[in-house]
Amino acid sequence: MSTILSQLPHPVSLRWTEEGLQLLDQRRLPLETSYITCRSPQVVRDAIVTLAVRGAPAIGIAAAYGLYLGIRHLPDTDTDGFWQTLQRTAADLRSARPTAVNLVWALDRVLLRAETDRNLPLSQLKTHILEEAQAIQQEDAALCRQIGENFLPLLHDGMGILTHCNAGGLATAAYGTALAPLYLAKEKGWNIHVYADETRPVLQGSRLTAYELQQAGIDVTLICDNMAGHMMQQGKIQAVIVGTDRVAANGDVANKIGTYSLAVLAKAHHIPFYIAAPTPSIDRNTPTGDDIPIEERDAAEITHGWNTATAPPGVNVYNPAFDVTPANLITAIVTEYGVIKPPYLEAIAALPTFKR
Ligand SMILES: CSC[C@@H](O)[C@@H](O)C(=O)COP(=O)(O)O
Repeated sequence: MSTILSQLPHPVSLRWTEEGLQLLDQRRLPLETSYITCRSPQVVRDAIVTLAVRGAPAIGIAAAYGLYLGIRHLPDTDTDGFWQTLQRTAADLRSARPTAVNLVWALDRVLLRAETDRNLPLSQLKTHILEEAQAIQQEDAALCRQIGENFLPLLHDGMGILTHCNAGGLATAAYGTALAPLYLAKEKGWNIHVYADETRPVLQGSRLTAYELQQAGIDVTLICDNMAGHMMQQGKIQAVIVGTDRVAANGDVANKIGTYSLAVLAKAHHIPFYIAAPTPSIDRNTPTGDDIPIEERDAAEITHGWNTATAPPGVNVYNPAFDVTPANLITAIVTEYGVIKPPYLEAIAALPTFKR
């Protein structure tokens, strides 16, 4: 697997410093580039809940560092206190958002490392916990790039690609998942035209995807979510590529609300519909999409986006943050190990075992 980490022009989503975990405050993009310094797991949790850091892989990486922040200043002599705090902090971080399985995957991986090194002195154990969080971050950048490479045979110069939400460098350690092939295509000199769905209600598509692609000099056109069908009918789109928060064992995929509608539209227009999925987003313990917990967010995201009232006071609102696309609408799922095609149950079961 490639480990080259290219410097993309947009600011990095997470960085570890001696002071603590610095998170790019994605709520302020594209107008302002500022970082939140997290010195405690509570601040990390709050950043996850309020979408300062978002995107399944980035949430997992942030939580892993959050776990370290919870124990780093504990006395090296209180073993019981250490283990109690570690478990309590993990439980607290785990509940920050329910849909992205990367969150529990990353926490479980750090806990497993701690358990494996249980007999070491606490000072050393703490260092190992930090190293595990750093490894998760570094591996994420490498596997995102590999996903991009694995996508390239499915794409060609000159095509139009529709994407939804933000599954780019901002949602990961680097490159992104759905956007990784676009960065690699650019490196090859291909001219790919990207259509970025605005992605109501929180506008990850316009605030983040359009921003990061524009920074990289990639040809991007912003459209409202309800324009996707029209663009397909006009023959502008030759493939849809989106990321995921969780892939069930049968290949059903949870992703940002609106993804399912795109898959139906793509099917109606005979356009391939691709999922970019790092294996930490694949949950073999969740049998089908029906078993994936779907986060419901505050009604104010819809009624008061950007502090302007856009609905009558007191109106009923329903705000699910994700939907599930059934496996039968998905042309292929591209992982760091390669491209998997239906039947997904068998293909997912046959993936190499990954740390969970
Ligand atoms: C590589 S990010 C994949 C998904 O997490 C992404 O597509 C998405 O839906 C993010 O939703 P968000 O609510 O912004 O965290």
